[in-house]
Amino acid sequence: MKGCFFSFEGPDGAGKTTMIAKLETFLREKGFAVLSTREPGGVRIAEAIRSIILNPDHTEMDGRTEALLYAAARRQHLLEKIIPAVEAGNIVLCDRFVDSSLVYQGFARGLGVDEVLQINQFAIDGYFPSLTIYFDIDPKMGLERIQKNKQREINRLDMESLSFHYKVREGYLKLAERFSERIVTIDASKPVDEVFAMTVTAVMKQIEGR
Ligand SMILES: Nc1ncnc2c1ncn2[C@@H]1O[C@H](COP(=O)(O)OP(=O)(O)OP(=O)(O)O)[C@@H](O)[C@H]1O
Ligand SMILES: Cc1cn([C@H]2C[C@H](O)[C@@H](COP(=O)(O)O)O2)c(=O)[nH]c1=O
Repeated sequence: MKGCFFSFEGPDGAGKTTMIAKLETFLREKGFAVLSTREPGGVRIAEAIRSIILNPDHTEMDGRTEALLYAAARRQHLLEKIIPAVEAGNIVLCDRFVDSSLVYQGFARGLGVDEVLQINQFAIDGYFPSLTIYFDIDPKMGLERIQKNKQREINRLDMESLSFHYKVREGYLKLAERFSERIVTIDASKPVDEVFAMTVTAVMKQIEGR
């Protein structure tokens, strides 16, 4: 049986990584084959692009350069890892995908959501996740969570102003309305167990309805 492809989105520190790890364990215990991965990255070339994009020293990077690099990393990741895993019957859980580009580069950087969607269509050729969970959180709370977690690297995007991060949230809320058939919004300010229970409900509904 063919697998499926789910993405997880939200402002920095919303809890995507935490939820994906818990979901992977939960789904494996239910007998599903699961592959967790992330963007930008997931494969060798895309991880190399990640280190260029997120390097805190690369302060001169142009917004369009940034958008093109994310899209290039996405194409390699999709072809090399995501599509083969779905074809092999895995449930693929991806930490960020195209919506991150639409929101961070298209909306918050001001490049235009439709313009960024266009360059990403070239990269993904219509291959969207069947379900996207958007973890909604006040960005200030997300950034505070990151600051508490001493193991987490501080990258170039984390160094953006608080107003940039608020634009990110505004962008996600608009996107969730625009793509309401694909994006499910979950209140990520709640305790871990509550957020996880809501995530499981949304994911199982999609898996059972395949
Ligand atoms: N619901 C929650 N309540 C309180 N703390 C949480 C919750 N979810 C995650 N955390 C903590 O917040 C921090 C950030 O979580 P996590 O790394 O999962 O977020 P993220 O969305 O993947 O962040 P980033 O986008 O920066 O990679 C971690 O220290 C994690 O333990
Ligand atoms: C895929 C993607 C990501 N970003 C931003 C979002 C985050 O600030 C970083 C990635 O860091 P994380 O700790 O792995 O979440 O990159 C973006 O701006 N555009 C994208 O397409």
